[in-house]
Formats: sequence, C-alpha cells, structure tokens
Amino acid sequence: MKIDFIKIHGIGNDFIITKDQLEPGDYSRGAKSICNRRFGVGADGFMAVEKSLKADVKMVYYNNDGSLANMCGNGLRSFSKYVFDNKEVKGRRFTVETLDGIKPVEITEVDPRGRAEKIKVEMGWYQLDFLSKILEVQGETLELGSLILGVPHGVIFEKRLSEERLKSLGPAVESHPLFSEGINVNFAKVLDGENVEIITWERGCGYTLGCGTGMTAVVVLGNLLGKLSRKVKAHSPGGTLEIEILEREKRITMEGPAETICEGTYELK
Ligand SMILES: N[C@@H](CCC[C@H](N)C(=O)O)C(=O)O
Repeated sequence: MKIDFIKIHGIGNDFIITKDQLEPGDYSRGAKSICNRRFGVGADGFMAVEKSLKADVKMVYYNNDGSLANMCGNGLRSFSKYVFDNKEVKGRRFTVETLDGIKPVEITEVDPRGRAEKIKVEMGWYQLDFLSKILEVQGETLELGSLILGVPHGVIFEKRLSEERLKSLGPAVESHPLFSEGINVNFAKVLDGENVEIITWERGCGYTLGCGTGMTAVVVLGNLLGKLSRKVKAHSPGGTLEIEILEREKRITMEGPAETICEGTYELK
C-alpha cells in the first residue's frame, strides 16, 4: 500500500505524518517500517491525522518501534504545523484531540507565506509519581524523580551531561522493574533558574535530539525541587523550548518551532 506523507521536525525530534487511512492493525507495523532510518524514510515517530468528534482534529502517535504513546510534545507542535499549513483547521487557534485529552494550540509565528513557524501548545497538568528515589543501575547510583505528563518521565539532575552515559544508562532505566510501562529518561543540568540543558533517552525510540514532554517534565520537577523558576528556557541538542508553569490555573504551556523537512509517497512494507 502506498501512503502520502510529510516529514516535520520540532527541535530535531522528527516525525512522519500521514492523512491517509490505514487498516487499524497497520499503524504500528507502518510506523516501524516508515520510521526505519536505513530501510524507510527515517523518523522518531509516526502520526496519523484523524477526524475528531470532540476537537478540531485528532492526532494519533506511534514511536518508531511501533508502540502507541498517549502524547508527544514536539509531535503535537509538528502535527499542528501540518494541519495549519494544509488548512485542515481554521484560524491560528484550534484544538487537537490526543490520547492524553484535548490540547489547545496557538500558532504564534508564521513565515511570509503564512506557514506556521512557532507554535504554543497546552501540555495539560502533571501527575507526580515521586520527587526522588535512589536507583542502582549498572553499578551506578542515580537519584531520579518521576512524573507523568501524558507519558511517564524520569528526571535525573547532574552536574555534567554526557551523551555516552545517557546512551549506556538510558535503556536500563527505561526498562527498570520500578516502571511497569517503561519510562522516558531525561538527564538535566541546571544552568541558572531560567535555563536548563537536557538530554533524553526516549521510551520506544532511544536517543533523540529533544523531547517536548521530557523537557516539560524537567522544568516541573526542577521547579518542585526549587532549582528552576516557573518560566524556563529548556535547551536540548536540537533546539530550545520555552516552558511556563501556570500554577494557579493548573496548566503548562510549551512554545517552540516546527519545520518541514520533505514530503513524498512511501510504499508501506
Ligand atoms: N518525543 C516525544 C515523546 C514521545 C513519546 C515517548 N517516546 C513515549 O513513548 O513515552 C515528545 O516530544 O514529547
């Protein structure tokens, strides 16, 4: 079966998006195939655009290993760019149904041709699992906080960030028996109260250049621990997101870019 797709990234976290209808069982298999970086187009995740009865449009997200996830922050901005640029929605403010509920979106910057460049999304509110627990992993002692922001996140604050260390410890923490559904793993270094650097090992797709829900989880946990303020610039290898915790209203916003890479047709294997 052939599908039309577009590839969009949000701070280097890249996604394949299709409006074409697949057989229900084919999305997971399709995600593995099209996201493969050697034998497919290559991406961190695969998203389907669906009709919604509750919101303006519905986003369904699969990791590149074929697993379904409730939410993806960079994915939501990339998806929003797609539906806005392709006039699937009306106006610069609209709502997107996700498996984590309905997310209001605002296109905050457009290019001279009227295409979305910067997007602000509502991330909802978090569910704290625990602020701090000591984990022994591969002979290392890690102090980790855990919360759910649509998907589960572990946050480890460190003095120095090492991609090599993340790639070695990430898979072991992701599948640690403490987390029955697996977990995304974020290593974070606080630069000052308004700036934090983050590297992430994602459940279901490994090392990525940035993870929107993960960067938001770091800001939330950093704020709860008194390390970060409520309005923070979060920096990952692929770019920067602006994250704001609106405590009284119990909502969190995340703003950042999304950019089209290419579009085409793919023969699903
Ligand atoms: N890249 C995403 C998160 C995608 C889902 C995650 N890998 C999971 O399975 O929990 C983001 O930007 O938030």
